[in-house]
Amino acid sequence: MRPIWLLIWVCQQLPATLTPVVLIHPLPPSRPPSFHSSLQTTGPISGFPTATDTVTPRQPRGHKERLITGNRLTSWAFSDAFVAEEDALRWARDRAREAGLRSVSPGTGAALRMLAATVDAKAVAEIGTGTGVSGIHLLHGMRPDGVLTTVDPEPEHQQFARQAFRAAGFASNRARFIPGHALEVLPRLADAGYDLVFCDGDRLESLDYLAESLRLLRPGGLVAFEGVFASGRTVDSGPQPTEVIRLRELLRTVRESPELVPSLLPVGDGLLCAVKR
Ligand SMILES: C[S@@+](CC[C@H](N)C(=O)[O-])C[C@H]1O[C@@H](n2cnc3c(N)ncnc32)[C@H](O)[C@@H]1O
Repeated sequence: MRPIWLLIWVCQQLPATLTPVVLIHPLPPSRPPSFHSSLQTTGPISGFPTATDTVTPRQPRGHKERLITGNRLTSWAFSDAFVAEEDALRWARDRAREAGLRSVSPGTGAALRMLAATVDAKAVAEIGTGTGVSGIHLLHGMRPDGVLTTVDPEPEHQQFARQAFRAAGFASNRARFIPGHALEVLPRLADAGYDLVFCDGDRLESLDYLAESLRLLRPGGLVAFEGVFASGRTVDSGPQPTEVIRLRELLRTVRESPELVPSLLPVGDGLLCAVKR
């Protein structure tokens, strides 16, 4: 039995009062739950901490909070296990782990697959090929004649992705690998030529990716950004690195753009999606 199913099964067998005690264990309790304080801020965008925010002093976690946290973790794990991943995906994940790369979570992959199918994607552009985990999910959701154009400056990553796509059963003409940095490659791609743009490259460049995506997408096309929670740092009121500041700017810009219909999906490390009107 896979560990996730074992975890879910074990939780189901436990009395409800014990479940949160078991599930609270994996949470790093090093910071106070600043999310609640950040929701009350009056910064330029509600829900985001500002430099002047004060953080509520650390409170001992109550039973109810533990229960909610426990349920959330179980639900998240359940969502990750909901769509089974094939051998080729596991192989690509293993290559990513060895190379020290993040790859999209199974839940995020399933969401990407579903989004590609929703827009009946024939042409998808991906920034950040990695070892091909997100690419396989996108290809599964696209039309059978759809082509994924994927950009990455690391030829070794793209080589793994090429092997993974082949192992997943996709013909070589289903993917176009372009080596290079996104901001050098994207300007060469056709205006309004894409149904979906998936951004998972350099987070410092997120706003530039958004501008390029708006140019690349047809009306009704969809842009998605992986990792916008930045492991919880996006809503943490403590000092944050530039990449987190950039992600907050991205979230604000997408939310306020009259050109976009956004949704922030709580899968994996946060998948920011928006449809271009
Ligand atoms: C997190 S990994 C992508 C994982 C991949 N989407 C997946 O789920 O398998 C980020 C990738 O972005 C690439 N990258 C870094 N800077 C980039 C840039 N400026 N343009 C395009 N890709 C970039 C890295 O080489 C790396 O392969």
